Amino acid sequence: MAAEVCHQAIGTFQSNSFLNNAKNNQKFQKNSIILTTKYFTSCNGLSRRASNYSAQRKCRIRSSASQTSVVDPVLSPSRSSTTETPRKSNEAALILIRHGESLWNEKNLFTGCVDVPLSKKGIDEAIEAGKRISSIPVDVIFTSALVRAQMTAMLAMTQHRRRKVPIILHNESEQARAWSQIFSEDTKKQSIPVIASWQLNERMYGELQGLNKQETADRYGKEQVHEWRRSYDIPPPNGESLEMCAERAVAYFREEIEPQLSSGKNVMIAAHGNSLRSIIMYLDQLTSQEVISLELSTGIPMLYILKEGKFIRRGSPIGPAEAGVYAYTNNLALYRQKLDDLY
Ligand SMILES: O=C(O)[C@H](O)COP(=O)(O)O
Repeated sequence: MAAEVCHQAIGTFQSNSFLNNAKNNQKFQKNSIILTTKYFTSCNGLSRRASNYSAQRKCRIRSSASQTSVVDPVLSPSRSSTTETPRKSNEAALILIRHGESLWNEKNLFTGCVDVPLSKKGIDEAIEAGKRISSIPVDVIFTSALVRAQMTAMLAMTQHRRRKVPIILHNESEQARAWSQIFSEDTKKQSIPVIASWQLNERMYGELQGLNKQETADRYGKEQVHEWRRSYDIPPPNGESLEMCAERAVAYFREEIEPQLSSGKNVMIAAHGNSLRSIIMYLDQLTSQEVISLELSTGIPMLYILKEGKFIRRGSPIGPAEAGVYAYTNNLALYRQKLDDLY
């Protein structure tokens, strides 16, 4: 039921026309700040393992990829929404962003499912992340139900050169859906649906939530706390292990997000250290041993391309004009070229 609602809602936002007033928009300021990701350096050289997930995933992708046609409005500038012919796509971009620093990250407190907003530094990180992905297409955004992930997605999108408006869908009740309707087709076309789901929430940290990480290590020992924080299957007291978190986050990814990618939609996911670690474990086919050393920095976007049924890790775009990321696929290069011509 929830899945159906999501898909219907995305459908109503499907944009098939090009920005008419693009020339009126401001020129994008090029970002020259260089950041690094802990993950993309720490994972180099990891061995890969075929997993059940992977085999099942490939079957799903193969069966759905051939069925759906997608139109990228930016790549189809001359077509109007009524005359546009859907174009097949077997490629899509996936951006993952861990939220920017929260006020509890700043205080070094276990946060888990406590709904804490971004710190000032986190706000800056989200804006910087937005600059780095500002030339990568985004058709639909998935976030957790927690405000730090939602703030990150929204702030990042303020930097996007396409200038569509991200809009949170409210499907929690019939009334919420009815009261948040948009009555202009043009306005819908300039919008990006944002789907918030608890399944992408941070792992529930149990009785550690609100405790100081350093004080907890001093009290229970560094090894014990490291085990709670990084082991795959050992949960913190009355909380979720990474494995438990993966059960809901990866299931959600496979059921709700992967079909969007397989149909050619470009997706951004703004979520959390552990929900994203579990999704990356799935995408990169990491073992439960390998995932222990997987660390994600706050506010660093990571790009994957889904192509011919396979997820290809592209690293973290350094800036909107970075050649490597765009050179990788024609679609990304064309999209950026089109933005360059327009703005
Ligand atoms: O929930 C938290 O405290 C953090 O967002 C993630 O914490 P971790 O690095 O201890 O998993």
